[in-house]
Amino acid sequence: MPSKKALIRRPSPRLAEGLVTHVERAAVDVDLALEQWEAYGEALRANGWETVEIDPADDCPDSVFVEDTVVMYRNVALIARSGAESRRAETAGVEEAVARLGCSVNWIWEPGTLDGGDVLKDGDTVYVGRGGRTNAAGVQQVREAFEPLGARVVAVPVSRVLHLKSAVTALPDGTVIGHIPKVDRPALFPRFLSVPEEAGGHVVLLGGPRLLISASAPKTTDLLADLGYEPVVVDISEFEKLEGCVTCLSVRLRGLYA
Ligand SMILES: NC(=O)NCCC[C@H](N)C(=O)O
Repeated sequence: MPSKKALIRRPSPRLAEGLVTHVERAAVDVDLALEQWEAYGEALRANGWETVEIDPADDCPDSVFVEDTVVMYRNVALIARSGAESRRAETAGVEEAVARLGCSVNWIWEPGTLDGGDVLKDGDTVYVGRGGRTNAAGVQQVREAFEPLGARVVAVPVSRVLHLKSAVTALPDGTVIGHIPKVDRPALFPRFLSVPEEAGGHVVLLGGPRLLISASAPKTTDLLADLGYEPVVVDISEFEKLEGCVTCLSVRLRGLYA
């Protein structure tokens, strides 16, 4: 049986010091963030995902945003090398965790930079955002790592938001969704559906018609329900103040056999 495991990482007590790039800094309530993180993990578990906690990295304010540290393709874990130097120490614990789970481990090397939030997979299509955190060498290294395994890597310019997945994600049928003002080149995607809110562009596929979505996208939630999906809503307001999205708080491992 393919695994349904999801990596998560407990927020650092220094969460409020996390990076902000495209938004104004707003005070983060760390206790509320912890409650929201617990509820996020519970939503994954309630939908059939076994959550695996990576050892916390208390000195790294952004360590809860585990999606940025590693990209999975089949059984290969590609360890990222963030374009933000302050985030690079996060990967050590992640590397240990994925190796323990039996993944093959590969790495983005200098001069490449890559944040996992810039990688959107739809089947064997791997979109890679070239933006503030991921450079051209990083994109090329994703090609080298995954194309021999059967992936088709599509490079996508990203200038309006932090990561590619801050702009777009994909529905189970491959339709890419995003809030148009935040998407550089919607025409790059074969099927694109515009959604009414920025946070509505972010969904995590939970299995079948179920989609994890932020409470800050109520109109998109209604739109997706009207299209026959089953939205599972979580409040992640404290992480959104730091430019986090529903995708960034977990990494799903689907290519492993357990
Ligand atoms: N994949 C994501 O959406 N990651 C969010 C990272 C937010 C963090 N404050 C950062 O700037 O790196």
